[in-house]
Amino acid sequence: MKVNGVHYRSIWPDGDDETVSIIDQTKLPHRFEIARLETLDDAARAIETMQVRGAPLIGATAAYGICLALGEDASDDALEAAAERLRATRPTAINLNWAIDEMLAAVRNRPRGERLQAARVRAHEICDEDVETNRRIGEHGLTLIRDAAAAKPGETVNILTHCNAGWIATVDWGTALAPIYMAHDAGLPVHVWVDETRPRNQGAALTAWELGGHGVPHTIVADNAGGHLMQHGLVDLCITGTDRTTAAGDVANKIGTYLKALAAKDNGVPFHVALPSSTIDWTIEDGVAGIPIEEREAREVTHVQGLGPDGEIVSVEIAAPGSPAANYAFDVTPARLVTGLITERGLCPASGEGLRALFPEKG
Ligand SMILES: CSC[C@@H](O)[C@@H](O)C(=O)COP(=O)(O)O
Repeated sequence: MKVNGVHYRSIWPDGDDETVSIIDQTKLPHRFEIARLETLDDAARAIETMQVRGAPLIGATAAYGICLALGEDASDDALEAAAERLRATRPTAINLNWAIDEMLAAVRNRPRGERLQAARVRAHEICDEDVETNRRIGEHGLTLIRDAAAAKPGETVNILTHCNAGWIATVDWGTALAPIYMAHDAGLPVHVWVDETRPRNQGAALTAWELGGHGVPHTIVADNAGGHLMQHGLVDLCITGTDRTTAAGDVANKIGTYLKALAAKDNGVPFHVALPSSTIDWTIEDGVAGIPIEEREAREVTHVQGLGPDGEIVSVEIAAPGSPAANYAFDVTPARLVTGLITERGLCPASGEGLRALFPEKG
């Protein structure tokens, strides 16, 4: 996507392939800053601190983290230690493990001298594949928006989204936002309700920044506004991303997604979830029982980040000092509340049968 007229991906290798550049998402929307990853530890910390975030981008960053590790030490022990270091960064998004496993498969059985080059090739491929996958998700999801537009000719289609599943959560395009970008580019009248997405405000800070940059009409709302909007017919459909989808179609996504799905069900609003197949955990059926939910530091709940009087980024305490806070980063929406899944292979019901019909090789 473009920023100030320049096309960016969210991550890219630098000219000599020795280092990797990322857009530092902890600075957005206030500053557009590029950070350089030079070591395995840089990559791991970028994921932990959420300089990079969003399930597919976490995976892509881990893939480059393996490259950076191999540049330091291409031994078996170092490779396995790098994989473990990266796996430990964030627990919920399965794309992380998927990408690390892809990298290990690409390099493990090669002589040491060939590993780094093979890793770079696979990491680049993972990024290119992510872009193409998301483009396809966009095309399939666009059909849903076209249908919604056809059902109310001449009127705006209102879409609610939660968190950020846009181009900076992936390598490019995004998952939930890809169909929205395509609908807007195709001239369909779309407007997006952007959940602010406490506690880190990925909606208010990142999704709104993305949509604004692309010229897509949108409005930021407090997380708790969704039910009210739906009761008053102001939402035609919901589209969110997911960090891990089970073989039965349960979806883990940013905390608060489940409540939106409940409200959507109660109000007859279609609730769709967009995902690349690398987000499917075929080993788990029951997401509530089986998906590990990340718990992050309390400070993310008790403090908010914003701009200070001199334009500096500051963190401000908003909670009663000393009160404990809990910070569950994700929740699980059971498949029964999900109208359908949008994948790179097409649309399907959120169910084991639906997913297996699209991915018969997982049988
Ligand atoms: C395309 S990304 C889907 C999800 O990764 C996204 O909705 C989300 O919940 C991101 O959470 P985050 O904690 O910001 O990494």
